[in-house]
Amino acid sequence: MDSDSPNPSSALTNTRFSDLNPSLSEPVLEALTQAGFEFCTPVQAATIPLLCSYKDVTVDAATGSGKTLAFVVPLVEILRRTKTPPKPHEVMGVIISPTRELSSQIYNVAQPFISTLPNFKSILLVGGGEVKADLKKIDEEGANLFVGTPGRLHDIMERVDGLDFRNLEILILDEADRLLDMGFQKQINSIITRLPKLRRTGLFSATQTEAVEELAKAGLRNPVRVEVRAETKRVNGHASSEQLAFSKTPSGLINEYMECEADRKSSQLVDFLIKNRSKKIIIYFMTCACVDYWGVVLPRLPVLKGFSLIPLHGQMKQIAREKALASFRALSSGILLCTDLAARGLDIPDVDCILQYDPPQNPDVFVHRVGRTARMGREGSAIVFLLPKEEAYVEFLRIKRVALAERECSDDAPDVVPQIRTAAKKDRDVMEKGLRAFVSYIRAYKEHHCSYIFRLKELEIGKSAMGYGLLQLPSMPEVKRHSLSTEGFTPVEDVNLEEIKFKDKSRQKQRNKNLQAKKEAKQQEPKSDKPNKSSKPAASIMRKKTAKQRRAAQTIEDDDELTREYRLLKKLKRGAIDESEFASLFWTWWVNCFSMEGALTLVTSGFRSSRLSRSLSYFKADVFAPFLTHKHSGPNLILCLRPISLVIRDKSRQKQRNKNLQAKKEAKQQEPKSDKPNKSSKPAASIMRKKTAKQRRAAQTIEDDDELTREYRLLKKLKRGAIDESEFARLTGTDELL
Ligand SMILES: Nc1ncnc2c1ncn2[C@@H]1O[C@H](COP(=O)(O)OP(=O)(O)OP(=O)(O)O)[C@@H](O)[C@H]1O
Repeated sequence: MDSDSPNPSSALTNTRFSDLNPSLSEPVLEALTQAGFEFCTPVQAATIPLLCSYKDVTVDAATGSGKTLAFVVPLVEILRRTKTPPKPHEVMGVIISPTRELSSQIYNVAQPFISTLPNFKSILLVGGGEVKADLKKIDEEGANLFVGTPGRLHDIMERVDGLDFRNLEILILDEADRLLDMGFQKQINSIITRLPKLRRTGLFSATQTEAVEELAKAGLRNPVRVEVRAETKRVNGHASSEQLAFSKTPSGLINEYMECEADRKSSQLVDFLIKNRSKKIIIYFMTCACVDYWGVVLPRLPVLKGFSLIPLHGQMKQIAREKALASFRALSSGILLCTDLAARGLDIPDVDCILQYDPPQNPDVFVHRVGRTARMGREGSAIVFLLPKEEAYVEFLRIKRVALAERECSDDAPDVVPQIRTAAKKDRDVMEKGLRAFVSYIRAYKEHHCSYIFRLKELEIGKSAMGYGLLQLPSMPEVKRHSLSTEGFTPVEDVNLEEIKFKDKSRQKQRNKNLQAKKEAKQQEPKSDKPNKSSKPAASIMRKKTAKQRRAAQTIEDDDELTREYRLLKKLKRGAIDESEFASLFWTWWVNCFSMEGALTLVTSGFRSSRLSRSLSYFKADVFAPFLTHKHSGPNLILCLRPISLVIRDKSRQKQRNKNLQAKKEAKQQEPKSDKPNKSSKPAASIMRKKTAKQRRAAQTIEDDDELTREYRLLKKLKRGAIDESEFARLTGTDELL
């Protein structure tokens, strides 16, 4: 630490752990001393005695204030009080947190304390690994404390019959607002219903939302509310009188914003990194694709040679995520490029600076991001890049008790756009990742929670694309329709984009193969299908090129969409959403509608699916006009379909569908007669309709499930180049239906 840094003890109270009342046990005090903890932080001084006195608590405290020990210490104390050591499968405590990384961190912090309990086993239960391994471990070794993420915890509780929760003493919900934001409400409710009512519950949350309050009402008994805030906020190192109010960010934090045109953002970023070479920095981007892109681009810039740059996001494999985090933790200087996956709770030592390349979609996340630095009374700085039209965000945050000081753009920043473009020309991977990142950024921008500040309409995508160092603008609807400004973008003229090769030889080989196969398939196409090509003027060739590029961009969109859909399917499977929510969020519902019999009314409102908009554009183009009995456009689009029945072209899919239909039919035949309500009084036709709808939904889910898993696999194949785009379209049936 610098000599002029504030004393780290400024984040501590004068209360020693050994002074707490009720007093802590000797082994716990010893473990605290061994870890170097003598004095309590305010949240610990307030919370530990309450939980130890069998009170439920809801805790709201600034980031980095020591919340983990505030529940780990009392948890261990409470468990120590049980008269006899627990039996191997008797679960005495559960700690739930939203992410794998956070659960794993809590598990590690808890270990020295848990080890003071005789014959006590704890287990970390998070997704990403084989559930079988967890089951085996529980079976063989037993487990008395569960620490994990809601999905896996719920799964284990469902699967293992022999677990005994009757004597459970304590439940901790960490980052409760995030748990709810991430859609884990159902699992949490289900977990809570399995636990005895006579227990202690601690609910830790940085933001008190209505949903958190509801959860507190449902899961806690007369909770005591603990709220601890940093007292002062300093801007540029000085506390101004008007900022001496309670602040949401740590007192040692210098919190700034830089107003910067979109085409200069990348240059300002690089300039910042060069000037802070010896520091440990976290950079937040909007999407996983953005992290992927900057993770490959930045190391290729000659000016950043020798910098340690580590990407981390939720679409990486679990092992890679763990490795990335461990490497960054171990560095004394280096750069972590990440999404909000690493925004909350993670306690990474000695982070000097946070750079928000893009402000977060959810403004609540802002304080969590900047809270990765200036922890426990240390100093740190944070800077957020804002576009000139986003400046109102500064005032918005001020009202939310987050003060930002202005920092000027650097005048001597090197222009890195030509360097990025050179990297893209040298490697197709960079070019493609750039397009993907850019499209995902625009999509994510649309979803900003503060959409009155971050207005898509005002976004100058030409300048943004320039800042990304793209060689061309992607063919996305906003560009095609010129609904957003493309000014400020200069396309690269001196290179044929089709000829840019992958640096990775095996990928290029695969691409060549795909191109060749495509060419051959095209040659084999019957001539009559082809419009009189030779007679076309140059302009129509241009149009054809654009269509090609459009398809490439479409694949990128599909990719993001499919990943999202796959996640939705997983959510459905683990019960986080029900079938109707799933159907309303899920595009295949549309496609499958065509295979359903009977007239159907589809109502869409606020839908943001690119596939959906594409299907809508087909409807608008009246491709499906013969099937429509009624169409009404407006903010809600209503389509009524005539009874139709389409056969799926792909034989294996049709075979699967036939199987499902057969299973449905058999299930119908086997249905016990007594289950049918008031059968005799109903006309036969209405009973038929009711039964068919029920079974149709069941069969639909099976089909959706198989279909999606299969599509996801195909998408992966497409990604690694095992199939090309036309093959993908053929196999997924999208060429036929969309
Ligand atoms: N009493 C203490 N004395 C000294 N250091 C402490 C004490 N309590 C916690 N710490 C340290 O402070 C850091 C932050 O603690 P912790 O991660 O629990 O904070 P948090 O409130 O959960 O943060 P976030 O809101 O970001 O999740 C950790 O490195 C931890 O070791």
